[in-house]
Formats: sequence, C-alpha cells, structure tokens
Amino acid sequence: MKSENYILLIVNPIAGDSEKDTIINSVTSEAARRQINLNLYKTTGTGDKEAIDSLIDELKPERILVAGGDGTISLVAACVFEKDIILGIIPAGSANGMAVNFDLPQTLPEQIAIAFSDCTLAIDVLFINENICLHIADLGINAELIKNYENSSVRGKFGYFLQTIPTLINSEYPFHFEIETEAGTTEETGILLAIANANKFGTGATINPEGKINDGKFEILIFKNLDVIEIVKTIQERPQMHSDFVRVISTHKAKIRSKKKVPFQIDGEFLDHVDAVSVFVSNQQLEIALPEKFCKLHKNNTEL
Ligand SMILES: Nc1ncnc2c1ncn2[C@@H]1O[C@H](COP(=O)(O)OP(=O)(O)OP(=O)(O)O)[C@@H](O)[C@H]1O
Repeated sequence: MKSENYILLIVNPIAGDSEKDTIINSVTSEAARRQINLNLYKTTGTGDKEAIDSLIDELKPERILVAGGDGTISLVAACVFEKDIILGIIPAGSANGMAVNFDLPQTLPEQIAIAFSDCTLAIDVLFINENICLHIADLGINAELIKNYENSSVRGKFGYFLQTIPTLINSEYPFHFEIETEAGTTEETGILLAIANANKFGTGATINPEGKINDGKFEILIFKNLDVIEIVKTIQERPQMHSDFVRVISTHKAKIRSKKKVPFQIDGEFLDHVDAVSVFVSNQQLEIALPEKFCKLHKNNTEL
C-alpha cells in the first residue's frame, strides 16, 4: 500500500557547481514542519536509476523532490513515470531550462513551497530513441555546445559562455534533415533542429512560442541560419519569427534522418552523434508541482 506521508529528496551534489547543504537543510525543515517522513538520496553519476527505482519500491513515496539540473530531473522523471508519484523541482543546475520554462521562482523558500504544494499539472512526456524528454532535445549546434561544455573543466553558465565561440567556429553546420510525420515527408537544411515539448531554452530564449506542454503534441523547429535579429526576438515571451529563419511542424510522432551524423542532446545531456531519431508523445502524462499561475494558464489552454 502507498505510504501517504513519505517524500524522497534526490540531490545531484555536482549540479550547477554549487553547495547543496542549504537545499537539503531547508527541505528537511519543511518536511519536519509538515510531519512528513523524508529520505535523502545523493546521485553518484553511476547506477542512479537502479538505486532510485529500488528506493521507490521500498518506500513508495507519494512525491519526489529533485534538486539538480535538467539531466537529474529527466533521470528522476524516468523513475517516477507511470507510478502515480508527484515530482517537485528545486532548480540547482547550470542552465535550469525546465525551471525557466515552468516560471519557477528564484528564491529557495518559494521553490520549496511550490515543490511541496498541491498545485500540480500533468505534462506531456516524449520518448526519443527510447529516452524520456520533458523539455527540449536538439540536433545540431546547441547539442555540440553541450558536448563541448561537458568535455571542458569550467562548470556553470560561464562554462557554457566559454564554449560558444569555439563551437560556432568548429561546427560542421549546416545539417540536412529528412523529417517524416503524419503529414508526410519533407527535407530541410539548418543549423539546429529542435524537438520541443516546452517553449524556452534555459537561456530564457523562447524558441517555441505556440507550443503547449500538455496538448499531446510536440513541435519540430528547424532553425535555418544564425540571423541575429531573429535570435534577439526570442528574448520576447511570444516572438513572431520569420519563416526564413525557422520552420515549425507540430505533430504527435516523427522520424528524423540525416545523411551524416549530427550532435544530439536531450534535456541538456549530450547523448551521441546520430543519423536517425524517432520521437513520439506518450499517452501517459507526468504530474509536476508547479507555480499556480503556470498551472492555471496551461489548464485553461486545454479547455479552450
Ligand atoms: N555525484 C556525481 N558525480 C559526478 N557526476 C554526477 C554525480 N551525480 C550526477 N552526476 C552527473 O550529473 C549529470 C547531470 O547533471 P545535471 O543536468 O543535473 O546538472 P547540470 O546543470 O548539467 O550541472 P553541471 O552543468 O554543473 O553538470 C549527469 O551526467 C550525471 O551522470
């Protein structure tokens, strides 16, 4: 039987290159105040999925709080998927793309209040080459930037910044993609092909203004060039991007092929160089504790 009063806190100690004791102590105090049992698991980078799966089997928590970057959130999402467990997010990574997308607040007390709250939203879950994706995956220069960052020694946002120019100089863009969806097969050339469940990158750039995270669909966005004016527009909440800059395809499933292998990332984790990607939206959603405003806006969207 499910324990109604159990929460698991999963912390990635290296994410974002920041100490995590403040988070652990604050979450522990909040759990004690609410008279909830709390169990802590710190990731090690190896065998974490198996370890978390077995903790879930043992403790049967009603909720899991995850403190880390997008990679750790995706890992935990894969563990709780189809298990009737609510996910709470304490952003503690370098880029925190998901937190930016969900409009999570900046301060830890506010983040903890939301992670423990009853305000939840069921969001779509994508499977890409059998990996879970909640936020954005891409093929091209952004994935290459993530690969270069992961191979470098400087962590945090500054580490990403340092890799920007070398990535632009050394990347072998443009890339050629063949995209097969329910609507047919099409070909496009671009610097970056994004598979977006969400709206924004961790930088805050809105790349998918029309996308809805709970509508049972995702968008394929092919960015065709490095048009600075169009890139600057993505700072806005709802940019109107030119069709010469980006082509958008909304779909439930897709196969993407490329003649040569292209760098590939999912939710901020570089995976590999690939020449074929298969994507579909699961018919099961994932329940996440999120800010009230975000939940209301997205629940209204589906009712429109
Ligand atoms: N204890 C650990 N030691 C080393 N690596 C770890 C540890 N725990 C998790 N990892 C690795 O951390 C990565 C996920 O990091 P995450 O996306 O959560 O944070 P991040 O924002 O990318 O942080 P950073 O950029 O500082 O790595 C995974 O590759 C995982 O294997």
